[in-house]
Amino acid sequence: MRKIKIFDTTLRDGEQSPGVNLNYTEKLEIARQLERLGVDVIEAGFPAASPGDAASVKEIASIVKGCSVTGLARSTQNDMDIAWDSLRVSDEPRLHVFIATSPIHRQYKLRMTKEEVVENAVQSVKYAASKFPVVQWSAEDASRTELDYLAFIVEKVIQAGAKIINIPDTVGNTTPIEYAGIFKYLKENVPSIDKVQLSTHCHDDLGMATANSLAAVLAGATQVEGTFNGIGERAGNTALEEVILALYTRKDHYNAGTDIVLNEIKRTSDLISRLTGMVVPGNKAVIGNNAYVHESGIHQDGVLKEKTTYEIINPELVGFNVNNMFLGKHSGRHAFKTRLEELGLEVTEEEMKKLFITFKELADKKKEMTDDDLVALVLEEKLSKNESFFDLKSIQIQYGTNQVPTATVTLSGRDNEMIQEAGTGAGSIEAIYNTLEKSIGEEVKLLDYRIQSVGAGRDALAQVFVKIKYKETESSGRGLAQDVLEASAKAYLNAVNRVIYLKDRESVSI
Ligand SMILES: CC(=O)SCCNC(=O)CCNC(=O)[C@H](O)C(C)(C)COP(=O)(O)OP(=O)(O)OC[C@H]1O[C@@H](n2cnc3c(N)ncnc32)[C@H](O)[C@@H]1OP(=O)(O)O
Ligand SMILES: CC(C)C(=O)C(=O)O
Ligand SMILES: [Mg+2]
Repeated sequence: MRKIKIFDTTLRDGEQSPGVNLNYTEKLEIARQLERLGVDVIEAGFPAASPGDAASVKEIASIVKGCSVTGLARSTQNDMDIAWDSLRVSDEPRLHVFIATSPIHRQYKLRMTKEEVVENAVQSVKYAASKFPVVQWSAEDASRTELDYLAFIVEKVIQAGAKIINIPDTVGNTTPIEYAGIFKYLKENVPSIDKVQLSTHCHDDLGMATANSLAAVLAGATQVEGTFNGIGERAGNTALEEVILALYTRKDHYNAGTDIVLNEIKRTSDLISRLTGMVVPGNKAVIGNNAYVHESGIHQDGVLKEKTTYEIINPELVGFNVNNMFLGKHSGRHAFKTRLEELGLEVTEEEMKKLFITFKELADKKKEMTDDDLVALVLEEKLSKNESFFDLKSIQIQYGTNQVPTATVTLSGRDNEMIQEAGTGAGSIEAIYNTLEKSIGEEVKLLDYRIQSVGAGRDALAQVFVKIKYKETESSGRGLAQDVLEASAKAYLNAVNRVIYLKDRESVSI
């Protein structure tokens, strides 16, 4: 069976999703989970895009050891130097350098001739190969490029030192037959093609990213690039969980497989959804909450008699319902700690003490604490701990039909001073946010607000995701609580605190 490498670009192309802005700690948390999942390559960011991106790529490259870490660069010496600075700490520094090859991109975006693009690509790969032991080269918009020209430039960059050749369908325009044809053409017309690995990178503009990626695998690609939950620029990238499960479920057809730890898939998807705020639809293949739910009588009857009548994937295989033991208010420290370890959640002794107190408080109100609750709780503690400037001490809301909703909040401020304010709004959330804005003393613009329950049941925890603009900076924040109003207040403060944290760090590094 051929081994197919999984190249995860959730932290680079995935982060290009409109509205997604992961901070440093969140990126590290995702990278650790991708390592646990067993991906072959993590594209950790685009170091030249910002000092923050460069720093997080560097941190990921130094921490992650179980797989390769790469970063993207344009074909410019400056981009590649910045990427080198971030990636050289890695065990095997690997650069991903790209330039567009299609007529549209050459003419309108790059304003370069065919020859100039070839020259630029060759020089950049040579320069990259003088520093990096592994260079991946991508022909952006390859699927709209003249085939003979694509074959010509691919041969040139292989001669210049590229070891992996990526053929992106940048705008999601291709079809499975056409895309497989491109790989077949390159195999037949590029003399040095056997010296390199071929990679696929698809976008989902016409809903065909998974189908196109799999077609490329059948035509000889040995690396598939994509993101978890299919997030990414515009309609997103290939959803890796779909490709991984297609290869696994239809080994007979593809005769190829991956080294992915399948039962980490659901947890990876949940983490990414939680941190990006991009909710996974119930009917999403492989990881949607309805993907293994049978609603109609005939289906239920079939499944009761024999699961495989309507289920081609065992949900436990990808990490659904693995644990049926719930923790509750009578659980002790040992059970709590053991469960966190089983869930792969690493916590320090100090974090453990705080978490156990919060766990008991919540378990008092909630009958059962599920794995989802525990993961949400730990992330909340880990991801917000450096960012607690404004801290919610208490909140009270008055709401009634035909009454103006009123909120009273008490916060501790940056210097631990107590701030108490009251305010009104058209609804309870607006009353809270108006009051918090008054307490903070500066304009905070709310750009987005989303609410989700963690797990099911009437007593499920509420998770709120907000996007705000504060001090001219866009930021997102999450809040977790038993009550939706408290979770809303926490999410808002978390987003504000993240801006303060960012500004403090900027002023220290200046
Ligand atoms: C298909 C993809 O996903 S590509 C990756 C997309 N990711 C990103 O863009 C990451 C975020 N981007 C950024 O932070 C910024 O765009 C930066 C830092 C990369 C560049 O910023 P700026 O220098 O201000 O340039 P800006 O983004 O306005 O324009 C891009 C420039 O790069 C050029 N360019 C685009 N691709 C390449 C390439 N592969 N190699 C060399 N130059 C390129 C464009 O032609 C344009 O050049 P011009 O200024 O001479 O017209
Ligand atoms: C930079 C390349 C690999 C890309 O993301 C694309 O072409 O979609
Ligand atoms: Mg892309």
